[in-house]
Amino acid sequence: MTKIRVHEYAKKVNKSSKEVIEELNKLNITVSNHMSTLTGDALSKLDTVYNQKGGASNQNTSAPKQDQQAKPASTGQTQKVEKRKEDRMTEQNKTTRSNNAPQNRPNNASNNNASQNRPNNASNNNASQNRPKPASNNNASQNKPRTASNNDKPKTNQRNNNQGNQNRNNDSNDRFGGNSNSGGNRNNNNNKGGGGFNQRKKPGIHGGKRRHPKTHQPTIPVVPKELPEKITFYESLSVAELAKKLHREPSEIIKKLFMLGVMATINQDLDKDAIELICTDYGVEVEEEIRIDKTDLEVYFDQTEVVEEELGERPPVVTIMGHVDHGKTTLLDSIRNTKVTAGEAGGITQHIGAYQVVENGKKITFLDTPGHAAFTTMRARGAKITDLAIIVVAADDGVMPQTVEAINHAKAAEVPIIVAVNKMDKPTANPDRVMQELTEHGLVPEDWGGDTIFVPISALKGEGIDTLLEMILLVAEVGELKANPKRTALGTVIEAQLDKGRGSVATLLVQDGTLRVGDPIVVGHAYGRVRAMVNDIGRRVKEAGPSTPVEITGLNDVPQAGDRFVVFEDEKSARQVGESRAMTAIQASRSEKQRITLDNLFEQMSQGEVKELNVIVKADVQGTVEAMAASLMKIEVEGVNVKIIHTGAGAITESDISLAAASNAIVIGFNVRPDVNAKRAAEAEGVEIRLHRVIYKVIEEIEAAMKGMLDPEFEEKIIGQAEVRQTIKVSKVGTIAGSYITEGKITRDSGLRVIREGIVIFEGEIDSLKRFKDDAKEVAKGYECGITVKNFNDVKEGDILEAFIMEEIKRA
Ligand SMILES: Nc1nc2c(ncn2[C@@H]2O[C@H](COP(=O)(O)OP(=O)(O)OP(=O)(O)O)[C@@H](O)[C@H]2O)c(=O)[nH]1
Repeated sequence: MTKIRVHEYAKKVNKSSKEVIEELNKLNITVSNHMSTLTGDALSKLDTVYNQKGGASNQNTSAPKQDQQAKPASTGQTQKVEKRKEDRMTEQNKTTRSNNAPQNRPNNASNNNASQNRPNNASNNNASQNRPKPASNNNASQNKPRTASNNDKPKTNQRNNNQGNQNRNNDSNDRFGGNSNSGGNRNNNNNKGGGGFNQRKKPGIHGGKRRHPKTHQPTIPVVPKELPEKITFYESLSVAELAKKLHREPSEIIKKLFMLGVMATINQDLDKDAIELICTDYGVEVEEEIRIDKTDLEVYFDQTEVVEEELGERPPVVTIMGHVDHGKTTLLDSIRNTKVTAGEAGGITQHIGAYQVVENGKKITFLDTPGHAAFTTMRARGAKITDLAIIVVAADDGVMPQTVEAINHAKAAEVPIIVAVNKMDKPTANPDRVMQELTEHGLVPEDWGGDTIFVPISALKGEGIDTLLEMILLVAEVGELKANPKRTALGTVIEAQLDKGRGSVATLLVQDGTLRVGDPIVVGHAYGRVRAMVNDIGRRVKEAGPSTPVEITGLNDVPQAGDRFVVFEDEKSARQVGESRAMTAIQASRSEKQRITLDNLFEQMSQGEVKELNVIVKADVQGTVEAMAASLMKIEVEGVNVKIIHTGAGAITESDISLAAASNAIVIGFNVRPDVNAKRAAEAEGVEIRLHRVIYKVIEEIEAAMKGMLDPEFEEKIIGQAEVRQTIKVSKVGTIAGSYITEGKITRDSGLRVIREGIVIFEGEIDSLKRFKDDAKEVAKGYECGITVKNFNDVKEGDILEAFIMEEIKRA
């Protein structure tokens, strides 16, 4: 039996619920309210009452008619209106879920009614009130828009529609059994999807949302990421960067640092030590990255990959050095003329700074600049291009100061030496004496049990030249000089100048690889493409292999002797590197290398940059030089030795400075002064000159510097210089030096040195300083004055008076 509620029945019979309840009471059927359900018995009783009264049945009979008439009207007339209603319904569903129940349930009831009693399709009237009903009737056509709206608002609509669908399915199953499978299936499909949602969203929209974070948090436990095995860094890392690399929170790193005694903030840069401390604590390996500076041409020299199978023998590069007039130029010309011009008849001799000769089928490259100026210039700029040095000593003159300098230059550059004993044609030639003297400088002839090759020659007559060349080849062979002609070229500038017609012209010595016309090239801070190449005999060439000197054009600027050159793969990179080098050229050259001074010696020692203190000792007499050298050698300070690279008697010269610059040495002058050129060179090169008058003070000072205990308070500053032009002897007063101030100024309270021919003969104080007859506080450059020196009366015309003060210096 089907059931129907009181209010539904009331409607059916066109009565109020109250009337129906009253009628029921009359029939002794108790109902509590209009929602009470009427069972079969009560229904039939009621039907009897109202049928008798001509209510429900009459309506029922008329209903189908109305319905039949109305139906086409309603479907045909306004489907739109239907749809709007439907939408409104959906809206209602959205807002309250509870509303659905009473709305849907009556539908079921009415549907059931419908199935029982066809005319009760009048309940389609209900449809106008209760949307789902007609919707279920027109499943196929009306489901679609609804599905669309589902998609629009999946959360709410699907849930509501599911209920609708479920109801509808029930309806259709009840009504059509298995016949409406297709429609049922479709709905079931919907149900499946919706069911999923329903299950998840059971507590409601908000409930669902609220539950979200609750369920998320516990399901994703904070498991720290695994530590990396190794991290790398460049220079430093901030705490945040380090944390990221270690896959840890910055706060954790900060905590760790704190425990290790380092207070840090998240953006603070950590130094190498701190980074290592943290990484060690985590057990992570750490490595500092070394980035290659593309613009540093030296890098390309150091990085040269050695491809053994591509290596080939290369000619030795030879420099000729020696004392003035001992025959260097004559020897270079002699070799060149006999070997070059003879072989290349008609060849125009061209001086490009270097040339090549062939001896026994093997090439030798000679640097065409006699003397060690060029040699040291290049070495000072870090370019090592010479494989072998020939020291020319005139057999009739013997070892001279510049011979010794040359030897020391070669030794400092660790280059093998061959001694050419020249002018053997001269009757006064005494080669034994030369050998003897050279032994004292560590060059012992093979005949005497040493390992230095001595070759007697006459450069003028061309005698012994072949032997000399053979010996060069022999020494070169021992040195196993190799290069790879297949790689791109790199090397050094021998000389360069600006030519009016050709622009920048540079002689390059290819040290490795092969240089070709058209190569993009960076030379020092200049760059360009090799436009044209000319060899040492003036011939145009297309390529130049290892140890070949060539003159090139095509650079945008003039490089300097000793500059490096490197060929690049493409012009763009060459330009980039060249331009960036040009920009930093001046700065770089100034701050390139910190020269050693007694002030920074200890610092450089502590940083491991210096293991030896190279010293050049110059003194007034040879005896003092030796004594000083011996005392300096005796200094014993842990971790560093004194290495005397050159000694000599006499004033400090430019050559001493260039040797010091090339060898990162300091110059100690004992009772001697640097000459003008040496002073200028020392300033330009940043070479330190220490001048002293007492041996033990020199030793003390150097020892203190090595121990990092150099008295930092005062430094001597020379404030001026005067030349003694006239001397006047006055009894009781002593000798007055009528002087002219040539440099700076002389003050009354300054210290004074008397220098005669570059040698300090007295150091003391000024007794009186007068302009005409008046005492003067100071006398400036360009003025004359009378000076008397305390406790010294032996001033002579031509002496130099040097004024100095002790100035407090600030140390970094
Ligand atoms: N008798 C003789 N004279 C020579 C010989 N070699 C050079 N001379 C002469 O010595 C003088 C100096 O020779 P140079 O070749 O100019 O000497 P240098 O070493 O180049 O001299 P600087 O360039 O001034 O350093 C010249 O007059 C040469 O002719 C030689 O083997 N025998």
